[in-house]
Amino acid sequence: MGLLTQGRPLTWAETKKYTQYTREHGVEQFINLYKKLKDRRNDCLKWGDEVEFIMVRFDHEKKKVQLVLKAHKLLPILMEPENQNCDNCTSLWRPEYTDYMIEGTPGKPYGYLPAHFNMVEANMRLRRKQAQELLDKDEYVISTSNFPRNGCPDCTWPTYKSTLDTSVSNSLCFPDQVIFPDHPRFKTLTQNIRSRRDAKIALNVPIFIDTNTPRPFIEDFSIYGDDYGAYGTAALKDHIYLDAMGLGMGCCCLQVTFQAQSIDEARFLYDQLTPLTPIMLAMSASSPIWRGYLAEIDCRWNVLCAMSDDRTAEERGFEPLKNDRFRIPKSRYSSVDCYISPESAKYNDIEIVQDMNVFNKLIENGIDHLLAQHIAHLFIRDTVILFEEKLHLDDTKDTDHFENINSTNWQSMRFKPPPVNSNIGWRVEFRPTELQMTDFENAAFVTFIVLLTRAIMTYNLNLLIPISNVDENMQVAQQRDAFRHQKFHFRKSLSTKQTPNTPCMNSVQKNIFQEDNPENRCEHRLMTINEIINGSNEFVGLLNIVQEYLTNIEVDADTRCTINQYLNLISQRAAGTLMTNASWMRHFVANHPSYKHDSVVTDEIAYDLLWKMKKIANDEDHCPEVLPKMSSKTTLDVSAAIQKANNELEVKRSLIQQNQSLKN
Ligand SMILES: Nc1ncnc2c1ncn2[C@@H]1O[C@H](COP(=O)(O)OP(=O)(O)OP(=O)(O)O)[C@@H](O)[C@H]1O
Ligand SMILES: N[C@@H](CCC(=O)O)C(=O)O
Ligand SMILES: N[C@@H](CS)C(=O)O
Repeated sequence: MGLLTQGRPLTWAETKKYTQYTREHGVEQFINLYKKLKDRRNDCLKWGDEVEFIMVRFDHEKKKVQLVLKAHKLLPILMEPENQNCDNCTSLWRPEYTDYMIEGTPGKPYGYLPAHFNMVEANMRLRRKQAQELLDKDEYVISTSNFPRNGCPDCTWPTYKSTLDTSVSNSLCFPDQVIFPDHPRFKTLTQNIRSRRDAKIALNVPIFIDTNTPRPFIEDFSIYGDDYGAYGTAALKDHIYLDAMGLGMGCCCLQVTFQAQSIDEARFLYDQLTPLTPIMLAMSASSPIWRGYLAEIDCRWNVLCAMSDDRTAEERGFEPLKNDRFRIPKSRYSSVDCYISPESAKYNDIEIVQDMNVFNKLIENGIDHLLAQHIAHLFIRDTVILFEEKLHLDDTKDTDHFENINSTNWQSMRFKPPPVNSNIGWRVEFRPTELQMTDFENAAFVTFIVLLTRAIMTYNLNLLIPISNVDENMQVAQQRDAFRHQKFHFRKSLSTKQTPNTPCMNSVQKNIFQEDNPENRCEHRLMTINEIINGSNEFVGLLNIVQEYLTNIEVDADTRCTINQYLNLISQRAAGTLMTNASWMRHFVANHPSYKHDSVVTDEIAYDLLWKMKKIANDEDHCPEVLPKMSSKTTLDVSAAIQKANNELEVKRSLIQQNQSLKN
C-alpha cells in the first residue's frame, strides 16, 4: 500500500504542470532527509509481513464464485482497534487497489527474537479470522495472487458492467466500481497513468494451448456487450487480452519489510536480496489463470508491469523523442534496475536511465554515486498522483513529494528511508512473492526469507550476479512450471573473505569458488531451483546455510519445530516433490469433470477450485500435493512464547553449567 495522502487529487492535465516542481522538491526532501538521517545507527533488526487478502462469495446453487466488493465497509471496522489505541492492536489494516482486497499486517513489526517466527502464522490466521467474522454467509476471505475469473462478465458482487470511454479504466471488462471507492488514490492513479500514457493499457498473455483449444484461439468480446467486439482490436490470436490497471493491481502478493541497523546495511540487504527475487517468484507461483483461461504463465509479475505502464509511445521507443525526456526500457512496476551499494557497482550491467539534473544535485550534496544513481533513476518517472493541498510543502519537514515517487516505483525491491520524525529506521521491502492459499505456506515463505537475510548478514555472504541475469531470471521465473523445468543464473560461491569456515561452507567449496580464484572466471552459472535451495556437490544450497545459522542461535523447541516444518515445505517445493499453487491449480482444472481441455476455466470450475482452496486454508481439507500434513506450533501469545523460550534456555544453560562443574 502506497502513500495515502488526503485531499483533492489533481487531474493529469493539472498534475503535468507540476511534474518538474514536484521532482525538484522531492529531491530536495530526500537530500534533507539523507543529511539528517545518514548517520543513524544501531536500529535493531525489525521485520513485518503484508498479506493482501481477497474476499469472495459462493453461490452454491449456481455454482459460481464472485469477488465481493465490500472492503470499504469492512475496513473502518477492522481499523477501529488501531484508531482506538495504535500501540495495542494485533493487526493493522489498509485498503488496496480494489474493493475486494484488504491488506493486513501484524500490529507491530517483529524483532530479533527467534520466538517471533512462531507467531507469524498465528497472526496471519488471526487476520484471516478477523476479516472472516465480518463477512456474510457464503462469503470468505481467500489468499491467492489472482482471482481466476477476474474481468469475466458478472465476476463481482454486486455486478457492474464496464463503461468504455467514460470510465477511468476504459476497459472492456473491468468496471470502475471494482476500484476501492473510499480513497481517491486508486482511481486517480488509474486515470492519470492512462492519460499520461495517452493510449490504452494492454497486454496479450499467451494462452495455454490444450488438446481442444480452438486454433487459432480468437476471443469473442461481444460477451461484454453487442457493441464491444470492435474494442478488442489490440487482442492477438492465441492470447488472453488484458486491458485494465485493475487486472494487474487487483492481484495480491506477500511482502516482507526489514529494518536494517543503518543505511549501509539497508543498501547491502537491498542488493543481496535482489538476486533472490526471481527465485522466490518461481517458488511461490500462484497465478496460472487469467480472465477465465489457463495461460502459459504462472505468475502475476509481467501483468502488473504492463497494467501499470504509464510510459508514452516516445518513452517506449515507438516514436522519436520529441516531447518526452527519455527512452525508458521498463514500466514503473518492474524488476530492480541497479544495485545501490558501492561494492555492487560492477554488477550493474544494464542501462540505468537517470535524470542527470537530479543526479548532479545529489552528488553536489555529498550523496555517493550509487545511491545518487538509484534516486536519479526513480525520478525519471513523473508523479502521477498529486493532491492540491499537498503541493507546497516545507522540504525540511515533509517528504511527500519524495515518498510519492518512491511509492509509485513498484519495483521488486524497495529502499525505504526513515519517515521524518519517527523512530523507524532505514528499511528495505522484498516484493516479488506470490500469495499462497494457506497461512502455513505464507508464514513459511516469510520465515525463510527473514532467516536467509540473517544468515547472509551473519556470514557476510555475497549473492550478487549481474543485474541483466537477474532480469533474465525474472522472465524465466514466470513461465509455466518454471520451478521444475527452468534453470536460473545463480552465484557459484556465496562465501566472501569475511565468511567464517563453517561445516556447510566446507573448505572444498570455499576454495573452489572463492571470488579471487582464477579458475572461477564466471562467478555464476545456471542452476535448478532445487540446486539453489537444497544444494548439490558443487553448491552449498540456501537451506543448508539457513540450517547452519539456526544451529548457531538459541531457538526454543516449539519455534524450532515450527521452523523445521516451514523449511521442509521450502525444500520439498524446490525439489519439485511438492507443487506450487500454480501447478496444483492447473492440475485441478485439468482433472475437473467439466473441463473440456479447451483452456477455459468456467464458472463451475472456478467455483470448485476456490471452494477447495477455502477448505484447505481453513483446515477443512488437505492438499498433500502442495503441503504435507503438518501442524506448526505457531502461537499468538508472544509473551508466553518468549517466557517459555527463556525458561527452556535457562534450563539448558544450567544443565551445561552442571556438566561443566561435574567435569571439573
Ligand atoms: N520499523 C519497522 N521495521 C521493519 N518493518 C516494519 C517497521 N515498521 C513497520 N514494519 C512492517 O512493514 C510493513 C509495512 O510497512 P509500511 O506501513 O511502511 O508499508 P507500506 O506503506 O504498505 O509500504 P509499501 O507501500 O512499500 O508496501 C509491515 O509488515 C510492518 O509490520
Ligand atoms: N498488489 C501488488 C503490490 C501493491 C503494492 O505495491 O502495495 C502486487 O501484487 O505486487
Ligand atoms: N497499492 C499500490 C498500487 S495502487 C499502491 O497504492 O501503491
